[in-house]
Amino acid sequence: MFEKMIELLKSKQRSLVFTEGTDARILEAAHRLHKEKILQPILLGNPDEVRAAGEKCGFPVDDGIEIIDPLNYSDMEAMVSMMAELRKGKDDEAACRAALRKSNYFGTMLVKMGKADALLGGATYSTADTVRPALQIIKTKPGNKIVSSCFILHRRKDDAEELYAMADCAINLDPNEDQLAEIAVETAKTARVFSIDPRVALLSYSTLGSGKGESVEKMRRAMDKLKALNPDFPVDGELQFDAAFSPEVAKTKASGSLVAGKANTFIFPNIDAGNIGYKIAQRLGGFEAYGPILQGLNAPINDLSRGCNADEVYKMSIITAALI
Ligand SMILES: CC(C)(COP(=O)(O)OP(=O)(O)OC[C@H]1O[C@@H](n2cnc3c(N)ncnc32)[C@H](O)[C@@H]1OP(=O)(O)O)[C@@H](O)C(=O)NCCC(=O)NCCS
Ligand SMILES: CC(=O)OP(=O)(O)O
Repeated sequence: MFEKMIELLKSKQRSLVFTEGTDARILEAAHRLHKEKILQPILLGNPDEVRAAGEKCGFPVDDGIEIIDPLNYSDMEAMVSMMAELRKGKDDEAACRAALRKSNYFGTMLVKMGKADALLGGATYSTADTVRPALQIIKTKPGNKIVSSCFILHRRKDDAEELYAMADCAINLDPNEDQLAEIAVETAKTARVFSIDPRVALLSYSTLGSGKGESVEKMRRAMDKLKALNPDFPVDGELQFDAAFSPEVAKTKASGSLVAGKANTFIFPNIDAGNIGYKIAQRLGGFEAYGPILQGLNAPINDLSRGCNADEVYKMSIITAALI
C-alpha cells in the first residue's frame, strides 16, 4: 500500500515538520524515515532536549536531521509579521508572537512560509490544538467550504487486504447536510488515493426510513444534496452499518440498493459516531487506522491520535508528505 508513495518520496526528498520533537514515537519514526532516505524530518524543540530524548529512547538524532527551536529562531520577526498580516483583525502582533512560541503554530507557519513542505503533529497535542493553527493560517483550498478528515482502515486477513474509508471522525462536530455532502465527496477522493473504489454509505440508526428522528432526516437531506451534485461514485443512505456492510442484512433491509451490502466508504452523522466507530474497528477489529487525514486544507498538514505508535507515525508521515 505504501510502496508507490515511498518511491515518489525518495525522488522528491520533501521536508516534514514534527511538532513534538522530544516524543519517543516521533524520534523513532524520524530516525527510520531519514535512514531509509524517504524524506527530511525537521524536529521542533530545544536541541539539547531533543537530542537527550533521542538518546534516551534509543533513536539518537542522526546528523542531517534538522532541529529547530521555536524559542530561538533566526527568522522569527519575519514569521511574526507574516502571521500578524494573515490574522489581521483577529489576532494582533503580540498574540501572534505569543502563539509562535508554541510548536503547533510555529510549525504551521514554517509550512506557510515555504520553509517546510508538510507537517505532522498530534502525538501529544490534542486534535483541536493541532488543527486550529492550520484552520486559522492555512485555510481551506479554493472550492472547499470546510476542512474535514478521513481515516483509512486497513487489515490483512489471510492473503486478502481489507481497506475502508471512514469520515468525519475527527474535525466537524455535527455537520449539516451540505457539510456531509462535501465530506462524502472529499472522502471518496481520499479513498481513491488508497485504491478504494468508493461505494459510499451515509450512516444512521435507520435504514431507508425504518427509524425516525432529526439525525435520520439530516442524513436523508445529505443524500438529496449529494444526488444533486451528481457524484461520480455510488452512494446510498440513510443506512445502518449492518445494512451498508453485510450482503445478508442488505437483502432484508435494503434490497435493490446499489451500495447496501457492499459499502466501503462510511460517512457518519456526527463526530461521536465517527470517532467511536473508527476506534472500535481499530481496537476490537484489529484494523490499522491511518488518520485523521485532513481533507480540503490548502497545505499538507495532518494530525495523529495521541494513542498512536511509532509505526503509525512513520506511515502517517509518508501519507502526509506524499499527498502534496
Ligand atoms: C476543529 C476545531 C478545533 C475548531 O474549533 P475552534 O477552534 O473552537 O473553532 P472556531 O470556531 O473558534 O474557529 C477557529 C478558526 O477555524 C476555522 N474553522 C473552524 N472549523 C473549521 C472547519 N471545519 N473547516 C474550516 N475552517 C474551520 C474558523 O473559520 C476560524 O477561522 P478564523 O479564526 O480565521 O476566523 C473544533 O471543531 C474541534 O474541536 N473539533 C473536534 C476535535 C476533536 O476533539 N476531535 C476528536 C479527536 S480526533
Ligand atoms: C483522532 C483522535 O481520536 O485523536 P486523539 O486520540 O488524540 O483524541
